[in-house]
Amino acid sequence: MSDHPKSPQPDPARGHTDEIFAEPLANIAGFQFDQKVVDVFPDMIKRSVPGYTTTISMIGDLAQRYAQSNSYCYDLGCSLGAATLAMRHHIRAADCEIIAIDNSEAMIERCRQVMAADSGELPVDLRCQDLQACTIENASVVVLNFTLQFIPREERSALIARIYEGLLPGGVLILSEKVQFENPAHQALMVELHHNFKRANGYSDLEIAQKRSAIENVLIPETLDEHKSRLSEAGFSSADVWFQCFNFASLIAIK
Ligand SMILES: Nc1ncnc2c1ncn2[C@@H]1O[C@H](C[S@+](CC[C@H]([NH3+])C(=O)[O-])CC(=O)[O-])[C@@H](O)[C@H]1O
Ligand SMILES: O=C(O)C(=O)Cc1ccccc1
Repeated sequence: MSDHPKSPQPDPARGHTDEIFAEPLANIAGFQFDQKVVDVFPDMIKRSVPGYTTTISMIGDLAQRYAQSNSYCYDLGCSLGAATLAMRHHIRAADCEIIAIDNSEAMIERCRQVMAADSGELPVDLRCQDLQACTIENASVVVLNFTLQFIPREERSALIARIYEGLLPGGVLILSEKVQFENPAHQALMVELHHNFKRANGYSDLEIAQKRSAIENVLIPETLDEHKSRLSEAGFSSADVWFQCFNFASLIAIK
């Protein structure tokens, strides 16, 4: 019963344990950010992405350093707003506003509850929108925290170019991605270490294998060189890795 003291209403910022791929599935559909995923998302992302918690807290520090007064800070593919909250609690520049965008209605609806329960003072404008359709302007900080990997490859350069155009001089793009490696032995080692990380966090071999099938044609990783070339072609004066754990990395690109 839900009134048992050990079964409280789930905190919207924490949700439930991820058991989506725990039972054998007859056919595995492509991964979607639907209500089922929203309900377990904080648990799923922490147990699946090595360095996720560190990346989020460092985004707060980076935003504090690079946010300019009278500018917008964007969280693109915000999910439940983890990076938005980190920025909201660290930015000190005057008259900043955070614009957080996601195209999953279920994510945005839950994210609204998370923001309402938060006491941060910076205004947050939450938008349910596709990144291909969103305006990016007067920006000092843009965050793409594990989002570009879900955008079709042929659309990535146009999005990065629009971000570059929307950034102020000295503005930054923080780009976190699952990456792949050209050296097959190194790629195999990184995948093995990532799977060990998931196993250590309680996922079974079946869960790991079924999730892998579900994201196969949905999450398309690129190499760090491909990311750096795209950022450089868009005009960024620098683009370098500031954090990496296995095949998960974050870059900072400065305009
Ligand atoms: N075209 C699109 N337009 C808008 N949103 C999109 C699009 N494609 C995917 N998304 C959204 O991008 C998010 C990716 S999760 C980001 C984690 C978050 N940044 C975090 O710091 O916790 C990463 C992961 O689950 O690995 C989902 O919420 C999608 O709905
Ligand atoms: O779970 C994985 O294997 C991943 O690569 C990361 C991930 C995290 C959350 C949603 C989709 C993929």
